[in-house]
Amino acid sequence: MGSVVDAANKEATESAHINKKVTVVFVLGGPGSGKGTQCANIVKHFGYTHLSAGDLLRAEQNSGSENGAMIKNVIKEGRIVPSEVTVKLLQRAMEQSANDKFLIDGFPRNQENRAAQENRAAFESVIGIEPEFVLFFDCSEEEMQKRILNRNQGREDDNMETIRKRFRTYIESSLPVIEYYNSKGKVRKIDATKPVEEVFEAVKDVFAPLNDKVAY
Ligand SMILES: Nc1ncnc2c1ncn2[C@@H]1O[C@H](COP(=O)(O)OP(=O)(O)OP(=O)(O)O)[C@@H](O)[C@H]1O
Ligand SMILES: Nc1ccn([C@@H]2O[C@H](COP(=O)(O)O)[C@@H](O)[C@H]2O)c(=O)n1
Ligand SMILES: [Mg+2]
Repeated sequence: MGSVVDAANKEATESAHINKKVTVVFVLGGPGSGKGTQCANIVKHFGYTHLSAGDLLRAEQNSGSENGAMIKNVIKEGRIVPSEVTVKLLQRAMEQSANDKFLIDGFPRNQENRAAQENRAAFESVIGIEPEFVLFFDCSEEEMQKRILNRNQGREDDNMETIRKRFRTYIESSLPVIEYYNSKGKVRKIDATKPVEEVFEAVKDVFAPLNDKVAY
């Protein structure tokens, strides 16, 4: 039976600095590891809303925002946009959604992202959510590079020069975040080098126990 402390912890997990209770899964992995592809499957089967930090930043860049030029340059250089920008975009998207279950894809991407989302006092608009778990798509660099170069979605960062920089950022800045969550027992690691359908079989095993929505 759950204790009062368990109940309080669950409340803390579910509450957020947005105006509703939400369940959040962070989806992490290297560039081209298949995060977006698998999130689309999870949305269909388990009723989550997919929020990609990269997609939100690209939309913000194209919206004529005052941050547009900065975002464009940071993405071209494969670096990480300051957390306050990304956190606000995520917060707004979560508030605007009618759903209460979110896949946050590509965030937190470095320790600064992580600190910003955890530290309720640092920013007025922090999310402050402890993830249910972190879904980690583990894929070889060779395979990720091949996938990105074949993606053909017109992304300005899908070129060899930026890909190299994105891989460096992933190793230097993103992997430590995954290691941090791993040390807290939060990481569910998936072998993402396999074909899409096989990867999703492994993903389903992670989500099925959590969800009452029947897969179809
Ligand atoms: N398991 C897979 N096997 C082969 N190709 C895949 C697999 N998963 C995704 N792809 C393809 O690889 C490319 C990258 O996938 P996707 O966009 O989902 O990756 P991502 O992790 O979201 O990348 P990014 O971090 O750059 O946004 C896409 O063209 C996608 O169709
Ligand atoms: N938390 C994040 C996430 C992404 N970015 C920038 O966007 C680029 C593309 O992200 P994808 O997840 O779509 O690959 C990424 O390389 C970063 O430049 C970010 O700054 N912060
Ligand atoms: Mg993606």
